[in-house]
Order: sequence, then C-alpha cells, then structure tokens
Amino acid sequence: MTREISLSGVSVDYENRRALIDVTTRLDAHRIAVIGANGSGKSTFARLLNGLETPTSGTVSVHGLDPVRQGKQLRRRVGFIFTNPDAQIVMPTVAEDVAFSLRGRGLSKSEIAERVASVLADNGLGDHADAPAHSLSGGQKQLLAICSVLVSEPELLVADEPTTLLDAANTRRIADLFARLPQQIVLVTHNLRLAERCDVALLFEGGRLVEQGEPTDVVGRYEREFA
Ligand SMILES: Nc1ncnc2c1ncn2[C@@H]1O[C@H](COP(=O)(O)OP(=O)(O)OP(=O)(O)O)[C@@H](O)[C@H]1O
Repeated sequence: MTREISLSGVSVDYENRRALIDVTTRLDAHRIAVIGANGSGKSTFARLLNGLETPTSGTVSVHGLDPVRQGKQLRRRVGFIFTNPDAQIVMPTVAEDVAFSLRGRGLSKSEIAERVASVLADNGLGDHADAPAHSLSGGQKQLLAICSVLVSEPELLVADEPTTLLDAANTRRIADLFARLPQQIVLVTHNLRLAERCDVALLFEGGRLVEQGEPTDVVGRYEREFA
C-alpha cells in the first residue's frame, strides 16, 4: 500500500477568489502538519484529500486514488475530522454515534459493541457511552467526532483543527493519541506545538504553499514572518 499524497499544479477557485494557487507537493510522511494564517487555504487543501473539494485545475492523488473520480473508494479509506463536531454527530447517543461509522461492514453486534467501547475508553469517553450526544460539552463532542472516525480504522486521517474546543488536558490527550496512531495523519492546526510534533509541516500563505520541511523550521518561519 502506498501512502503517498501528491498534488500537481492544483488551484481551487471560488466565485470571486482563489483559495489555492498552483500547489505542487509530494508527501509520504507519517504525520503531516498544515499551518498558516486564517484564510490561507489550509482547509481547502484538507478537503481536497477526500474529494470534498475539487480542483479547478491540476491533479490530486491520495494513496493511489483520484479523489474526484474515485471519491467513494477513497472516503472509505480516509477519515475526516471537521472543526465543528456538531456537523459530524448523526445519532442520539454517544455509543450509537460511534457505532454508526461501522454500519455496512459485516461486523457482528458484539464486535461492534466491543470496538465502540474500546475506542470510547481510550479517548476519555468511557463513562459517557449512553449519554445523549448533544448533551456533551464542546470538547467532549470533539473527542466523540474523533472516536467516530477512528473506530472505522481509516488508513489516512485528515483532521481540520480538531483541538480548537479542547482544554489543555484533552489537547494533550489528542496529541498523544495522534503520536501513537499507526495511520498517516494530515493535521490542520493553529496549535504550533502540535505542529512541531509532526514529521513534516506545510506552510500556506495567500493560497500558496510557501514552505514544506522540518516542523520546527517551518513553525519558526511562520512565527517570524506571518504571525
Ligand atoms: N465555500 C467557499 N466559498 C467561497 N470562498 C471560500 C469558500 N471556502 C473558503 N473560501 C475562501 O478561500 C480562502 C481559503 O479558505 P480556507 O478555509 O481554505 O482557509 P484556512 O487557511 O483553512 O482558514 P482558517 O484558518 O480561517 O480556517 C479564504 O479566502 C476563504 O474565504
């Protein structure tokens, strides 16, 4: 299995602005951080990786698949964690919401229950399995969204600012979780300490990919020039 992500000459235009401009990159690192100022194109880049966004020009390949033509196949392999966890909650209770991600996979009820209990316990929600999902705090909902994605064991995890609502303890919990996950992760974040824990960092500015390299170097440039 290849875990290469590549973009070649990718631009994304909205009606009156260019969100990404001629982005070319090849990535096979385990943990990839994406940083940059508000509106620099980070989310657009992330959304390209599972076909939520389509390039106006250029090509994208994710683990050998074209997100535009093979979107359905790709979305089974790519887990996407949105900034706003409410957008991701689909079932009444916490456990049901996580179990929903495993529908159609041919698993028995007991296998599903086991996997759901295990991912909730690992991520600090073990005591909330039967709680109404909408009664959780913002940070707990963010953890729930992460559990719902992780339970299906995607081979690539794309997370768009997954720690914005989390307190220091839960940010650390998620940072530690991301550090030990075996799968590839693309992490869009304004948390520069989290970015520094990745293997490579990408810096976007005004829709352009302006630097890609060792995270402490890239974060250093961002802090010097753009922050
Ligand atoms: N659906 C859309 N329609 C029109 N313009 C959009 C749309 N989505 C994003 N944009 C514009 O594209 C540019 C890049 O947006 P994007 O969300 O990718 O930035 P970002 O780096 O993720 O920002 P932030 O850090 O604020 O989340 C911005 O100028 C934004 O206003």
